[in-house]
Amino acid sequence: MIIGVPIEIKNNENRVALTPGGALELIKRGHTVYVQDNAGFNSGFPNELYESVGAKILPTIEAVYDIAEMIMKVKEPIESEYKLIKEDQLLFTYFHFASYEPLTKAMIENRSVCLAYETVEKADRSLPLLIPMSEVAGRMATQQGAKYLEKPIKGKGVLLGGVPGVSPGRVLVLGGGVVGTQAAKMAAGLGAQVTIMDINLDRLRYLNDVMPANVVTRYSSEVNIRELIPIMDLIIGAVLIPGAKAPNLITRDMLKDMQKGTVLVDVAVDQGGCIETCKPTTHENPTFIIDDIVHYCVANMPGAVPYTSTVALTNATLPYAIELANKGWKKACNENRELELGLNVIKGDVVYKAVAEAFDLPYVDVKKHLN
Ligand SMILES: NC(=O)C1=CN([C@@H]2O[C@H](COP(=O)(O)OP(=O)(O)OC[C@H]3O[C@@H](n4cnc5c(N)ncnc54)[C@H](O)[C@@H]3O)[C@@H](O)[C@H]2O)C=CC1
Ligand SMILES: CC(=O)C(=O)O
Ligand SMILES: [Mg+2]
Repeated sequence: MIIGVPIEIKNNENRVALTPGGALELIKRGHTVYVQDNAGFNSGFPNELYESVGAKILPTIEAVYDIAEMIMKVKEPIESEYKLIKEDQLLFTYFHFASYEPLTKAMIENRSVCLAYETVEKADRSLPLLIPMSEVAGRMATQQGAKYLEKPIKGKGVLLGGVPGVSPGRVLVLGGGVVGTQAAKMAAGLGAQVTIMDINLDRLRYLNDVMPANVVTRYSSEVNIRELIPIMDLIIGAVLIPGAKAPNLITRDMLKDMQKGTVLVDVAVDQGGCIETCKPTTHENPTFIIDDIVHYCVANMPGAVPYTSTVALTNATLPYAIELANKGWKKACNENRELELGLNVIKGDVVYKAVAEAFDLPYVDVKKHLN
């Protein structure tokens, strides 16, 4: 198969979809890998490293889209890329369709095959291609939250760990999955008082067992959220309903119950956010303030630490990319249910229910395209 790796053009997106090591594994299996000029540079992988394993460098993004049967990307295509995508081309990347209708409509219109990293799902319901970036974003959420609590950047002026004689900061984590667990671990490590909320009691039981004593668990409900927000310094949004728009757990009216300078980090922003007042921001302008509450809503947090993130992402995507390249998407998805669940849009049909429901679009059973 011919595989194309374009440069990421979203704001401050420094990751690339494939390391030179990943390219080598595909090339060894008889595939051809084209990489756009300098696509890996910001992740620490210059062109020469790709060339040394047999990948070919192409000068422009147009050339990559033009030649490739499978495009491997990190972030969803942005508007300037829509016109480059061809009918029947396989796109293997994050899409987060339910949060952005124009992207969904564009991918329906261009009749491509969209296999979304974030909905590839194992039998145990885990999301193997989301996990590594959630691990990064969860750890970063606490780091960013701690930074924006500083007064010069309009935060409350609280040091999360406190000092002897002064209470530590308080952190509320909404959602105890991968992002939430990593965020809580980092906050607990700094010495903060942490509360994790989830609606999955088994998950809360597990977290209760493994977390240190400065982390407590609470069932996630409106009443419990309203009770806790007035005393929190940092609130981290980390809920997910796979493929769907995130539920709004923090509503606009709740902001008035928070203390001035409280920091909200909505990691779930890429699925539409779980804080009503959040809208996507960029690494260039990561925060905005509403009612004296600091909002951080960067939709590609791992893009700021590309050395770590690119390697972690390729580690997870490579086995699936090899399967897709070896068998073609149809056979690979027929034989591997995990990959089948990644299919969101195929040749004009929405085949992922939560995406169809998000925009009231017709849902088509994926089997129509697999048999
Ligand atoms: N902004 C960014 O750069 C990044 C964003 N993300 C996003 O972070 C979000 C979380 O991802 P993961 O932790 O991997 O998901 P996950 O599936 O591991 O965890 C989500 C948790 O939310 C819980 N949940 C669902 N409804 C809830 C509710 N009403 N109240 C409390 N908890 C609830 C689930 O039970 C689950 O434990 C996703 O939207 C993901 O796309 C991930 C990586 C980077
Ligand atoms: C998961 C995701 O949205 C990201 O890594 O940017
Ligand atoms: Mg994202």
